[in-house]
Formats: sequence, C-alpha cells, structure tokens
Amino acid sequence: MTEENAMTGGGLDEPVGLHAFAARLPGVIFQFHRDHNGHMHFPYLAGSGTGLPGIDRDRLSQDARHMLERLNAEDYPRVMAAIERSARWRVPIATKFRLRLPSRRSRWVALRAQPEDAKTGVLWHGLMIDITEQMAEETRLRRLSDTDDLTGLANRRRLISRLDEEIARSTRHGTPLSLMLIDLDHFKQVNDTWGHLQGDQVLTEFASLSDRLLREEDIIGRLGGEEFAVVLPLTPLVASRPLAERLRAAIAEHDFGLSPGQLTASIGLAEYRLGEPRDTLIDRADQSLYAAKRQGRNRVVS
Ligand SMILES: Nc1nc2c(ncn2[C@@H]2O[C@H](COP(=O)(O)OP(=O)(O)OP(=O)(O)O)[C@@H](O)[C@H]2O)c(=O)[nH]1
Repeated sequence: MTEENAMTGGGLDEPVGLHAFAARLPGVIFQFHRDHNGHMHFPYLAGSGTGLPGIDRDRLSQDARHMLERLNAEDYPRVMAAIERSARWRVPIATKFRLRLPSRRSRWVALRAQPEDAKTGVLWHGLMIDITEQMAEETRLRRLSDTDDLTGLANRRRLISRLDEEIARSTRHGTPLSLMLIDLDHFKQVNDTWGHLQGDQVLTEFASLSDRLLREEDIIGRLGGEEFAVVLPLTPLVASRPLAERLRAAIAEHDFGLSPGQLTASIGLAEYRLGEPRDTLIDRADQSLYAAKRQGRNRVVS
C-alpha cells in the first residue's frame, strides 16, 4: 500500500486526515509522558482500542493513572518496572498486561514503546494491541503440550518442570518435599488377557482414582507406559508414607472391571535431600520402587 493510498478512506478518493486514519487502526497508538516528578499522562492517544468501555481519552490525556489503575494486580508491578527501566536506561518497553474492563472481563494487551528525552521528562512513542485471542490460544496449546493424551494427567515434561520448581522452592525455604513413583504390577498381563484397549481404560481409571485421592497441592503425572509419579510439596517422608499406603490400598480394592484381585501397584518413595540434583532424587525413588517390585509388589517402599 502506498502512503497516498493509506491516507484515503476505504481505498476511495476521499482523503482522510492522520487522526481519522489513526482512529481506524485495529489497536492504539500513543505518546506517553512522564515528568521529573513522576506524573504520567498520554499527550496523544488514538485508535479503535480507545473506544473500549471505561477508557476515557480525555482523562488519560491529563492523568495516566486512570488506565494504570485498571491493570491486573499481578501485572501492575511488572509494567511499572518496565516503565522505570525504560526511563532509566532509555531502552524500549516490550510488555503485556491484562486490562480490567467495567464488565469485570479483562483483555490482554501487548505494548511496545520507544523512549526519548523530553525537556520535562521522558516521552514514549508506542502502540498497544489487543492480544486476548492469541493468549487464549497460547494457553490452549500449552495445556495440550503439557498433557498426557490418554489420561489427561500432566505428561513427563510438565511433571519434571513442576518437580524442578518444587526443588527450587524447597531449596530456598528449607521446606520438605517428597517424590512418589507408582508402577502398575504385571500390566503386561492385563494387556495380554484383556486387550490393549481395556489396558488403556485401566490406565485412565487409575489416573482419575489417584487424582481423587491425592491432595489439591500434589502434582501427579504420567512418566510413560504404566509408570506414574507424584510430586508432594511440603511433605516429609513420614507424611508421604501413609498417603502412598492409602493410594496402594485404594488401587488394590478398586474394581477396574477385570477379575478379582485384579490390579495392584508398587510404590517407591524418596524425600528430597538439600542440594541433590533432581535426577538423583528420581533415581532414589526408582530404587525404592524397584525394591517394592523385588519384595513381591503391591507395597510401598521408602
Ligand atoms: N494398554 C496400554 N499398555 C501400555 C501402555 N504403555 C505401556 N503399556 C504396557 O505396559 C506393559 C509394561 O510391562 P512391563 O514393563 O513388562 O511390566 P509389568 O508387566 O507391569 O510388570 P512389573 O512392572 O514387573 O510388575 C507392557 O506390556 C506395555 O505394552 C499404554 O499406553 N496402554
């Protein structure tokens, strides 16, 4: 599109002014000013986004707080820090935030702005664009890539990432953390006797049974095949044992639609030792699990 075309309304001959053109943009362009006393306002603000309910352009031209007050509480410190960093080092702002609307719904907004020195402070030239739909799609994709297809539990990647987060938390605060590995016993026989589809059904049912029995803060995931893991935050070994025992008993008693005494599980436990690598913790839980299998299965070993 040539510049001349861009300045004509709907591609017709009638020319439109820059402001009318800006008002039609699917977003917002702005100038944002912060004076030496920290007062902020928008000397220029245009675009279709300025028509959002609750956004008063005239008030914003006097005082930016009218918009900053509408930022989601979680995002507010991050946005303010980005403005501060940009003002101090004259680096561009690139951030995103949620803007609360009067309907109590909120929209995700991406913001890019370039700072420059102004006599009275710092002046930014920037744009904002609504990215609510993209953020929803991103969340959906992340959930898909984090989830085990068959059982709907966290997959290995997600579980290991949550384990790493909990290890970091435990290291920082000195709080206890345990890891439980669960392996269904003789699962090959389930498949061989009842067929692979029934095997899949058992795995799904096992997943929802375990999910129901665990506490809200416990994180269960499927490591692969018939092996599962549970990250138990704020839980020392002495407290994880009864939990594992309850789970083991519930599995042994549950009717999976196979023959009686049908399905059992072996469980290995280990408590995180301050400073040990994540894989060492997994190895120790795995050794406990192996011991449970060796000792006859359908048991908990720590
Ligand atoms: N139906 C089904 N079976 C699976 C799936 N993933 C792994 N398996 C089966 O799980 C079985 C695991 O067998 P093994 O590793 O020999 O262990 P096991 O028979 O459970 O014996 P122990 O663990 O020693 O008690 C294999 O037959 C795999 O095919 C799955 O997604 N669906």
